[in-house]
Amino acid sequence: MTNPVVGVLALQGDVREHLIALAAADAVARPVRRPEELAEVDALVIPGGESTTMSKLAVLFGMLEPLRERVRAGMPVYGTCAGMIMLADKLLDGREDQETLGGVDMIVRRNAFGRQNESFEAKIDFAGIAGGPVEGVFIRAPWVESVGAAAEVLATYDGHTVAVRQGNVLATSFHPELTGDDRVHAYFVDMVRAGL
Ligand SMILES: NC(=O)CC[C@H](N)C(=O)O
Repeated sequence: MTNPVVGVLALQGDVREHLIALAAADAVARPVRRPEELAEVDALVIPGGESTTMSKLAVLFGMLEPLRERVRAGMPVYGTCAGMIMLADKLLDGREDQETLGGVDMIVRRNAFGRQNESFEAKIDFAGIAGGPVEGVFIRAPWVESVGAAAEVLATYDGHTVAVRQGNVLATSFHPELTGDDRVHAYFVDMVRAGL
């Protein structure tokens, strides 16, 4: 089977690191900024960065509705940190005019860990990923305050949910693209392959 084409939303955030991790996980990785580019990918990663800026740029670039439509239509999506925020059906501590795409029946609290600790690393046991815990890099990270029945919790840290999956949508509070450990990207690429 040919390698799936996985885009990285390149409005803002750590795009390059995801492109590298996806290529290491045997995907054809490319940046996505415009609706025409979105139409050509099998799946999408939404990187970390600043979700308020990402939301503003998505509106400005005419990407908000095309993104919502693809997510609704079942395109596999993986959001890290700010990307997790973008995939939340409901947001706490967001900016008033901040838009999300939705996709996971969860309530995400923005900057939740950030209030306690700006940035830290921790070993995270991740359901469905073999070979021991993954290294989680948390940077002003959100956590998942609660999930609906359709969403599955894949990892917790300090009693807080930090990885969830609902159907084709995966979200983590932390940044696996910054660690050189590509297992979470490989997990996502397997999800994409399973749906093709
Ligand atoms: N590392 C990150 O992606 C930080 C997320 C950021 N705190 C936000 O609200 O978007």
